[in-house]
Amino acid sequence: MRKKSVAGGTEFLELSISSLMGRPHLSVSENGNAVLVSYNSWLMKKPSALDTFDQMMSIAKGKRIVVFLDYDGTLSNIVDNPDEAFMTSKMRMAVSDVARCFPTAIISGRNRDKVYDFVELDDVYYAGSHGLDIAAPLQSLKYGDSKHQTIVADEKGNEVVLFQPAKKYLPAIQKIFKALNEETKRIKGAMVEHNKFCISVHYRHVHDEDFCTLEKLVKSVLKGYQDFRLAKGKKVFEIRPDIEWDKGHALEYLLDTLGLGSSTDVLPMYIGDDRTDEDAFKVIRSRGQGYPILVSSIPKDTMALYSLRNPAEVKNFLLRLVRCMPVNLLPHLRLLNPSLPVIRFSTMKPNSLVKQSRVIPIFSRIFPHKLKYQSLSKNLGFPTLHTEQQRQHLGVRRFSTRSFRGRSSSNSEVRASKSLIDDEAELSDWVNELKSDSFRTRVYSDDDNDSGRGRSNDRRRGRDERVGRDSASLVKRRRESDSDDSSAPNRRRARDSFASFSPNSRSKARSGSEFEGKGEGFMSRRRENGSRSGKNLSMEKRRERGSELGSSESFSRNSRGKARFGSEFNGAGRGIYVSEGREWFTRREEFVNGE
Ligand SMILES: O=P(O)(O)OC[C@H]1O[C@H](O[C@H]2O[C@H](CO)[C@@H](O)[C@H](O)[C@H]2O)[C@H](O)[C@@H](O)[C@@H]1O
Repeated sequence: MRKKSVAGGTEFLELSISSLMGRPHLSVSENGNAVLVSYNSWLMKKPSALDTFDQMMSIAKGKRIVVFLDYDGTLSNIVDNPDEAFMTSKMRMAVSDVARCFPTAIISGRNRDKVYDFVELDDVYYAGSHGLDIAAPLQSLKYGDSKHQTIVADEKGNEVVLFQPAKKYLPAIQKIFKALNEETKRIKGAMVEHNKFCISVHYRHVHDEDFCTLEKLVKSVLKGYQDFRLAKGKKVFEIRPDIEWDKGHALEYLLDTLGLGSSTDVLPMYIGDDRTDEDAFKVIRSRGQGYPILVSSIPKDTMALYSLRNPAEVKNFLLRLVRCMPVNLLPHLRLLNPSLPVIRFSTMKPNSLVKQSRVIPIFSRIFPHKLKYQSLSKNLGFPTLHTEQQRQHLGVRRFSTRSFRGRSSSNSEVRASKSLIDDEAELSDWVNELKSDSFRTRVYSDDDNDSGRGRSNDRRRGRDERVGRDSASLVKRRRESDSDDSSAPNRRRARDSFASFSPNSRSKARSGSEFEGKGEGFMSRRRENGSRSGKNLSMEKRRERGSELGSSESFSRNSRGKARFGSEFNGAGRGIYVSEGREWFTRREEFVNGE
C-alpha cells in the first residue's frame, strides 16, 4: 500500500476491512502508514447529517437553501443493471416535497432525459452528463455565452434554457461511442452507455482477468481523442470532453440562473456519493457556506463535511428538511386549503423544437417558484412543524405528513433494489484503489491511479460461474419467460394504484431527438422504437411490474428487465445482463425472502 498521487494533490485512500458500524477500517494515510479507523471515528470528522440535523438547520435559519442531488447511489441504490436504477416512490415523494419547498436540482452523470425518466418530477431542475447538459428556466448572465445556451420549448410549450457547453464535441462523442462499442465487444460483461455528452463503459460484470484488457482498449480508443478525459466512477469508466466544466460548475451555473450566484445568504446543499460529486463539494466549501454531504457506508476521503450512509438516509434527511418548512408551504396541505398557491415549474423537458437562441434578462419573467426563495421559517414567522424534541418540549401534537399523501402505501410501496454498494462491494472498490497503479493515463479525477479492480472475485465469479454462457439461448429463454404472466393481477393492481395518483406518470413516447447522431446504444434505441408498447417496455411499466410491487414481483421484474435489456442490447454485441441467468435471480429471491 502506498501513497496515491492524484490530480489536485495527494489522496488519502481508505480500505475497509469491515464497514459494519463501529468495526475498524484499514486506512492508508498520506505517509503510507496503515491506520485503523472505524466508521464511528470517521463520523467524528464527517458527522451524520441526520445526527447533526438540528445544528445544521439552526445555522441555516434566515438562509435560502438550494438543494442539489446526485442520482445514482444517492437517490437510487446502486444496482446491477444501470437501466433499472429506479428510485423508490417514497424517495420520489421526498424529493417532490423538498422541491416544493426549496429550489432543487439533480445533477447526474447520466443522460438528462434518462434521469428525468427515473425521477419523473417536473418541479426539479435537471443537469445530465456530469453537468454538461443543464435545463433551467432562465438563462445565466454570468455564463451568458449564447453559443452554449439555447432556448427550446418543453412538452408543455414552456421555454427552457439549455446550457450545453460541450456541444461541439458531439460528433467526436458519436465516433468514440461507436469505437468503444466495437472495441469492447469481445470483453464479456462490458457495456457502453451513451450519456449524450459523455460515455460510460461499465465493467461491473467484467471478469477480473479481462479488466486490464478492457482498460487498455478504452485508453487506446481515447488515444485518438486527446481532447477527452477519462475518469472512474463506481465500476465504470467515464469519458467526457476535456473542458473545464463539472458538477461544481453546474451547481454554480444553476445558482446563477436562480439569481442566487452571488447572494451571501444562499445555502447550497449537495448530496452525492461518487467521485464526480467531489467537484460540487469543493465549490460549496469554497463558497464558505453550504452543506456538502457524502453518501457512503464506509469511511472515505472526501471534501464533504457531512455524511449519510445510503439512499434511505438521504430520504430521511430530505423528509426532515421538509418538516422544517413553514406549514403553509408544504404541498400536502394544499389538500386542506386549495387556495394555497401551487408551486410548479415547467417540465424542464424540452422537446426537439429549438425555437431560437437569445438572451433573456433574468428577472424579465415570472419566477414560478419564487416562494421557494423564502428562507427558513423562523425568520418568516410562519407556524412550523416541530422536531420531536421541540414537540415534546412544547407539548405539540405530532403532525403526520403521511395522512395527506396522495399515494397509497401498500400496493404502491416500492421496494428498493438491494444495493450493490454494500459493505463487500465497497470494500473491494477501495481495496483495489489501493492495489492498482495502472489507471493513470489522462485520468483527471481522484481516480487516476487506480484501476479499481481485483474486487470481490469470488462473489462475482461465483455468480458468473452459475450463469449460462450462451447468451442467445438465454435471451430466448428470457423472452419466453416474459410471457409468463403469473404476476399480472399484482401488476395491474400496482399499475392502477400508480396511475391513479401519479401526477407525472406521462405515457409519452419521447422522440429521443435530442440525441444527435443515431443508434447511440440502448437508451436511444429504446426510444427509437417509439411506442412503449409491446416488448419495448417503458420505465413506467417496468416500475409497475417491479419496484412498485412486493419483493418477489420486484424480483421477477428484474429478470424480465434483464432479458429485455439483453435482447435490445445484443445489437451492440453484448447484452451483459443476459448472461446473468436465472441463478442470480434465485439468489436474489433467497435474499429477498430472507430479508
Ligand atoms: O452522477 P450519477 O448520477 O451518480 O451517475 C454516475 C453513473 O451512474 C450510473 O452508473 C452507476 O450506477 C449503476 C446503477 O446503479 C451501476 O450499475 C453502475 O455500476 C454505477 O457506475 C450510470 O449508469 C452511469 O452512466 C453514470 O455515469
